[in-house]
Amino acid sequence: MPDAETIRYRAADKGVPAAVDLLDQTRLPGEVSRLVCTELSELHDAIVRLVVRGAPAIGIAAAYGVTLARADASATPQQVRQSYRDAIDYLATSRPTAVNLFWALDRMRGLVDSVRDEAISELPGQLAAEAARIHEEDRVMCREMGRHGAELLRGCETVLTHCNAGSLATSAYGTALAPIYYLHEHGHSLQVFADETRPLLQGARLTAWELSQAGVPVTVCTDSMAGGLMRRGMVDAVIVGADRIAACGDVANKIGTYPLAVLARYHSIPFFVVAPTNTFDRELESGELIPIEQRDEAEVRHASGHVSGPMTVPQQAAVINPAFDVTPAELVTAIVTEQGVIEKPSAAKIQQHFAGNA
Ligand SMILES: CSC[C@@H](O)[C@@H](O)C(=O)COP(=O)(O)O
Repeated sequence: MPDAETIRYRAADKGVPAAVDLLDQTRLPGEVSRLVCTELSELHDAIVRLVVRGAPAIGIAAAYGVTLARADASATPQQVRQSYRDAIDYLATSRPTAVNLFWALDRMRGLVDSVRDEAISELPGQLAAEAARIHEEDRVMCREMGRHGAELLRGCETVLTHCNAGSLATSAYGTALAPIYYLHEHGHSLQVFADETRPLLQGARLTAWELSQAGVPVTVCTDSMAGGLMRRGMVDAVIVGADRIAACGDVANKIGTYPLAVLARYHSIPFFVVAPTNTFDRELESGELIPIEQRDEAEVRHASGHVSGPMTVPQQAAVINPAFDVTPAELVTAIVTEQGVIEKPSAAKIQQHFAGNA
């Protein structure tokens, strides 16, 4: 795993404001630098710009972000609560698809709503502690997903992954990359194909960077190569993360995941999804109800995914840029959570998984 921590937090101390310190993922792999956010708007912007990204990491960063809200020293308990509620509502507008964001913010809201007037001065400390718990719980869940997922990959030599669902997308270790790290630590190194992942290249820039740092053999392929590699028998399994999983097992993940699942089915290759239970949105019956983020068209129009890069699309042509797609449950071989494996996911099996571990 990379040495650099994805998210760090510094509590407010002696007049120095609290800070959320992020590894700046927009600059990787060329530059390893950090962005320190002390203002809510800075953190909101960091989530929008993908300085911090990946469903679990967005949730953790936002939870810490709530502590950046400030109320006047003279504020009443009601006003203090309101300033935190406003911060939570504001952070919830940063990105719409990863449900981990809303899950983490709901936990923070629970604390704000339950604090008594007499204990209001303790609220900032309690919020920082809750965010740290969310962060620590994610570390534990990632390890567990690694352990469970490794069982599914034992017979494999090569896997293909899409986007980045590794250490950079979580507290550490990752979701889809967790079984790969687990096996590597136990002496079995898989050969990983990292899909480049257009338009923002999370696979080429981030997955390839973090796996290389860990000494895991990784080969970057463009998104359009996946089918050809499968046809040539070069991929034993596909393994990806998720941003939101509906009650029936439909999976929203980075755009380009659905075609991989179709290709995997055609080539009789298992298609695994690895995600913690807080990535499930059991209130949504179907994946069609998952809100899909539409991002700036500049990401598609320019080679670097940014207006500073050379144009790759003529100005007159329209472009679309949905950041995620939905893979129907029927194409998913298994979903791995921190609690175990759901084979051939369905509404009933998912319900059972949650009930069995309640
Ligand atoms: C463990 S991260 C799972 C997903 O969040 C990941 O696969 C993904 O799609 C991330 O998209 P991004 O737009 O980079 O935040």
